[in-house]
Amino acid sequence: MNDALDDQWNPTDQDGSPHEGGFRARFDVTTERGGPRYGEFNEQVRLLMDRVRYACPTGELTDELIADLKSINGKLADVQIDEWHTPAGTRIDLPARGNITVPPYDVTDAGPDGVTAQITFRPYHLGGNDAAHGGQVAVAFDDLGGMASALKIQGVSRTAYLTVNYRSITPLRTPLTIRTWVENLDGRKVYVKGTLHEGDRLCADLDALFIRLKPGQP
Ligand SMILES: CCCCCCCCCCCCCC(=O)SCCNC(=O)CCNC(=O)[C@H](O)C(C)(C)COP(=O)(O)OP(=O)(O)OC[C@H]1O[C@@H](n2cnc3c(N)ncnc32)[C@H](O)[C@@H]1OP(=O)(O)O
Repeated sequence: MNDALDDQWNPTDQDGSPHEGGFRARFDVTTERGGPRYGEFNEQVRLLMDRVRYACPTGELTDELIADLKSINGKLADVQIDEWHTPAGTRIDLPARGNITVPPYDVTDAGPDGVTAQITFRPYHLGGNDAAHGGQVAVAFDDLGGMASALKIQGVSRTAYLTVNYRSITPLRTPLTIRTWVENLDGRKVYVKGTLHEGDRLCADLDALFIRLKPGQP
């Protein structure tokens, strides 16, 4: 990534909060940033990606879409902020905390014993033949495995390995149940398991290791 882009994506944090591990000690979750319609905005972005994934525009329409998207990107360029204050990732009232890069999930139960969520892979998560991309399943497991780890250790950890076994097809556009929990703790090592089901059918399972970060560790 070039320096200009790096500045754009990772501006200096706003209030100089100390860091715990590579993360800020104060992580301000919110239900307000981005305004009351931020969830609707997220949904429109997801719908855009769905539509783009399956679109075959004419050359003329592509020209028109580029102009429209340049206009939208111009508006968003004026409101860039550091990662700790974006609604994307901190809006705990929205699917996947408002993070549009993560397949949208709604947490139904979360605590030290694990996390349960309903997740729906969108059309833009297509891998092939109407099934979810394996990497997108791994993204979901990483995020919710990280959440199970955080809730268990009440601290910050990073993924050391993440093994996904794809047991059967993961459908798109279908509410699925995803569960993650800490199976074992060994010092800084947090062993996490997970499952992804459509009804009773196991789509995938997870075997992961998260490592608790030391103070100041990047
Ligand atoms: C609403 C708000 C809720 C908030 C929820 C937030 C959820 C957000 C969720 C987002 C989630 C997103 C999450 C993400 O996406 S995190 C992003 C993806 N992960 C990374 O980028 C991590 C990159 N790697 C590292 O930084 C380091 O390697 C780490 C930190 C992992 C360990 O380096 P460190 O120098 O610190 O530790 P160590 O090397 O002394 O090792 C320590 C121990 O671990 C054992 N070991 C290490 N690696 C492996 C391995 N591969 N297999 C087996 N064992 C391994 C090692 O043998 C040793 O064991 P022992 O000798 O002690 O027995």
